[in-house]
Amino acid sequence: QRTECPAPHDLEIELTRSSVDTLIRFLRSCSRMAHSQEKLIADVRTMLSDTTLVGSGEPGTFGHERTDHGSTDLRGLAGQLSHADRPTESSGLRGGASTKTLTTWHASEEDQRAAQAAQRELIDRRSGMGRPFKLITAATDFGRRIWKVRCDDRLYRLGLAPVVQCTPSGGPSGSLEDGKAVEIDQNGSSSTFHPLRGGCGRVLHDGFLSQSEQLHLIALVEDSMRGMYHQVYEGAQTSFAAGAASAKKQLGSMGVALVDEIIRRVMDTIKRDFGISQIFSAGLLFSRIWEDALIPADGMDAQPGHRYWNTHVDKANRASYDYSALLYLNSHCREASGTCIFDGITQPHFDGGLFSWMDAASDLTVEPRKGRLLTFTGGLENVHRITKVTRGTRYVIGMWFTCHEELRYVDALSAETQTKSEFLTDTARILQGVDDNGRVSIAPHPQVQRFVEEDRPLPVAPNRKGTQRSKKEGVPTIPPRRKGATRSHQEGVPAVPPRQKRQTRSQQEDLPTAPPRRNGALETQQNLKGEAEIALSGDVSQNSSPDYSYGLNDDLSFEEALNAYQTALRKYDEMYGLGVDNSEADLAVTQLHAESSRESSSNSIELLQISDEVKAANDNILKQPLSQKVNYDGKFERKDCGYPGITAKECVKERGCRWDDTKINVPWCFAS
Ligand SMILES: O=C(O)CCC(=O)C(=O)O
Ligand SMILES: [Fe+2]
Repeated sequence: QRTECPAPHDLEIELTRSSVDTLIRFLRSCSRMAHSQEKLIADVRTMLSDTTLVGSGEPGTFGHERTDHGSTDLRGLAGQLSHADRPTESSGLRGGASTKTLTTWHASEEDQRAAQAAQRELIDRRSGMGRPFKLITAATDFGRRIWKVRCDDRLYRLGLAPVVQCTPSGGPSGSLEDGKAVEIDQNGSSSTFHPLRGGCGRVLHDGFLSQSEQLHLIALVEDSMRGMYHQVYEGAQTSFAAGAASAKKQLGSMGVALVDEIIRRVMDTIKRDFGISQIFSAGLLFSRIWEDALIPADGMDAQPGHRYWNTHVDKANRASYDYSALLYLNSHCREASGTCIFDGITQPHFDGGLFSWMDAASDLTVEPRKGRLLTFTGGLENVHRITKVTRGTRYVIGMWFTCHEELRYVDALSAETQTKSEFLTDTARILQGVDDNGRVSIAPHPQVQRFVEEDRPLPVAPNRKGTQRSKKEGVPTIPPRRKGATRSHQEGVPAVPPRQKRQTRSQQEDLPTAPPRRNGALETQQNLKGEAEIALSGDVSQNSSPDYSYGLNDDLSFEEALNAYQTALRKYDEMYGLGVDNSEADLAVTQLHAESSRESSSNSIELLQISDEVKAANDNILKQPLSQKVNYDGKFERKDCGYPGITAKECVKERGCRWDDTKINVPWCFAS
């Protein structure tokens, strides 16, 4: 029953008029289509990475530099880019650290090291094969289950001072043993209101989403990930930082409203369960994991060495993560049961992908189900992992919350507040022909497109020596990354691995090289299927040797990085004759979570009822097609001048309107 992926133009039209289940059908059938541009992207990448282009003496190509492309433009460009979800400038940097040298996720390198060391030591102790586990498949009659666990307060003591009535602490869990979770019996009435007040723990809620919300969220995840590259390294995960201000473009106004509503509800739930008065949103990540058989040809290792099943502690990797929430959009199903529908379109099952908290003596393993919410404190008491997805597609929304207003998630909108790695990666992506929505498959960079339209070969330099040398010397590779995509927040792994100290080569020679392509997915698949089988027969272990790739090295200064790219950009423009289209760079962007300020004034905790009325009201908002996207401030709104399917010629010649099909979710034929 799989639908065919329509042509890009038809898809855009479908998206504005289809019902949500049709929408999911289309989106899912198109989700692996980015490889259609593979050749083009590979060529551009090679061109950009070939160091022999620089100063190669080809007259007229790089012979002179234009001077009208100052740093302002580049910063404007950088401003369009999203950043990964990292602490903001106001995150309490110590010791006079500036954004220039900000390379850690914690307030100082010292804290970062301490956090990583604690995580590493814990993973060492808790990993290994054959750990017993208890599998939780159902909530109780109360629709939820609650476990207390003794806080490990080492991470909560780092950085900013603990916030009373929020930062998890010993609380009433004083009698608990280390690393041993105890389920709360909800028949005992005293525990039903703020069962975990002050302490650490975990809560499972079922029925958190209505059917309509669940469908819309799957559609939203798929829609936001269109044209994205896929993280592939022994498994394929696509992540989208939906909390970034720039992500609003992908989400659309409906999507933003839906996500806001979900975050608000999750926050209320955490406040109630943990008995806290105030928390702030610290990040939001959509995640889609495919079984290996679905891995498309354009997958690449964009977060070097990152495996989505690595054991980790959320707060060890992001100082701001005091509370974590995972909201599952579809359900696990054991293949062996013979009842699974892995290719279901709107309600697809998956196998593998079980979630586990790893306690001292055993794992507490949860089966993800659609509408199931897990919340837990972010510290070392909640070290966790998931198993590899062996069948189907798994969708989850991760949300993180902080007790510190200073650490709340604020989109970094300027180059100054991006880390170098992020800046480099994003800029490389832009240069490689990704439009300002980051959709490679739909609209390559107009300058690159020209070569395609005119059927001219891309100017790829013949000499590949540079690429080879780079590989040999271990110079990192930088794949394109789209706006909103993030590097892993699970680990302190920089998106770009530590760079070699620059030698006497020119800056341009340090430009990134194309990432190596992975093959051998098949082999991995069989391997991991075997492992998954083991998992289901009593062992959810996956990593016999835990992988530590936490790095702090990032030794190119920000200014150096900026200069290198500025130069590259100039060369690029020189070559293609056009500047990068910056026209929407200054879009006024408002914060996604403006409601949090409202939050701060309210100190009361109300018993949350996710009533059917609330869900129904929310469903009503969602009645409109998902993709009728509205510009944030109306400034760049295009007045539709055509009809679905109008051609460029009709539009311009017959209607006298303007045509621009390089942007999506806006009319291509429009009057300005
Ligand atoms: O996908 C999951 O169930 C867990 C993801 C997770 O632990 C994380 O993103 O921090
Ligand atoms: Fe996590």
